[in-house]
Amino acid sequence: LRVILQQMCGGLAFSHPAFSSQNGKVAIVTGGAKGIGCSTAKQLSRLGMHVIIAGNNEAEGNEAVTRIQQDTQNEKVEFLYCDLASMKSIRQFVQNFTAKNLCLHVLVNNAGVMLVPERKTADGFEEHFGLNYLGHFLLTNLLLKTMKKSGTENLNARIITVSSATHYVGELNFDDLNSSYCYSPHGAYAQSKLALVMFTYCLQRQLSEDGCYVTANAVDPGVVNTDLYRNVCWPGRLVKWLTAWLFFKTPDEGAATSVYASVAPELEGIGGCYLYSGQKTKSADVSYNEELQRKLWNESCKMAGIPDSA
Ligand SMILES: NC(=O)c1ccc[n+]([C@@H]2O[C@H](COP(=O)([O-])OP(=O)(O)OC[C@H]3O[C@@H](n4cnc5c(N)ncnc54)[C@H](O)[C@@H]3O)[C@@H](O)[C@H]2O)c1
Repeated sequence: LRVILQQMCGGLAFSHPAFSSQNGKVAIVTGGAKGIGCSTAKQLSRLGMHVIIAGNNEAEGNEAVTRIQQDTQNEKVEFLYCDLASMKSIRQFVQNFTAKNLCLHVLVNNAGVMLVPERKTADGFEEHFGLNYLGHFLLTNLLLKTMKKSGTENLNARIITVSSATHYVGELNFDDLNSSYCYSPHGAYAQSKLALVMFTYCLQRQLSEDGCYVTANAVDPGVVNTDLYRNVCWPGRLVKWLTAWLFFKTPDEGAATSVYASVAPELEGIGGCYLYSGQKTKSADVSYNEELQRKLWNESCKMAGIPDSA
């Protein structure tokens, strides 16, 4: 009944096809201890991948590891601390991961916060911008070297970045990326999700120009029943509580497009797409503006303290 009603309302519940074993591959899933990230980690683990959950809550992360190991009978699941709201922590995470001497075939930039009150990351950036976007910008750039070594002509390494339909109403405010003059939680979340799409396109162009065997795609999971909505106003939470069973996807359904982007054979070597319900979809017009993409990349390099490659 739920699936039929969802389809009548246009909310297509996408389920990816069965994939062959991915044994021997290594994946990192940020925010993989809960919600969509946990389901993504579980589904990749079920396919035989070695999955590293990157998160900022050790207890939750370890619980997720145990649960996933039991559910999937795959022992190669581990938690590694990474607070995406701290550049020091991100750098430490990359050092710890690199010390393991593993390849990296799949990076799922999934962690995020939504509608948080005005707050700053450890480095003084507005939290949506600093954590959702800039944290993943730095993490991806620091992991690129390993991913370039891991991808091959027939088996590209894949970067999957979780955006949201909210990006369609997002605006990049270059005069105030940190929303310090006028803070709107909705505006800040939408800006961070638009920035992630533009980052994906800019990164894909650079990877193609450099002839690297790494691809970058953005995904939209749809509307999914998770804790992400904890900061929504109480009437909104009440409506969600009453209707989620019908209109919201389950975390497993929400993870389907991330998993599809991570392993689907038909996406081999293909990057620069925005995927929704397993389909290539047009993102916001502004997201294709290469000049703005480059401007965002240049600013982000300065903010994250890394050399500019664009
Ligand atoms: N739920 C939805 O309807 C929906 C819709 C569109 C997009 N998304 C996106 O999906 C992604 C996953 O969200 P979710 O719905 O599973 O929410 P969730 O709140 O259940 O999970 C968010 C994850 O991010 C992690 N996280 C938060 N702050 C962190 C930090 N400082 N460092 C490291 N990890 C941190 C959390 O621990 C958690 O594991 C987010 O990027 C979100 O914007 C969700």
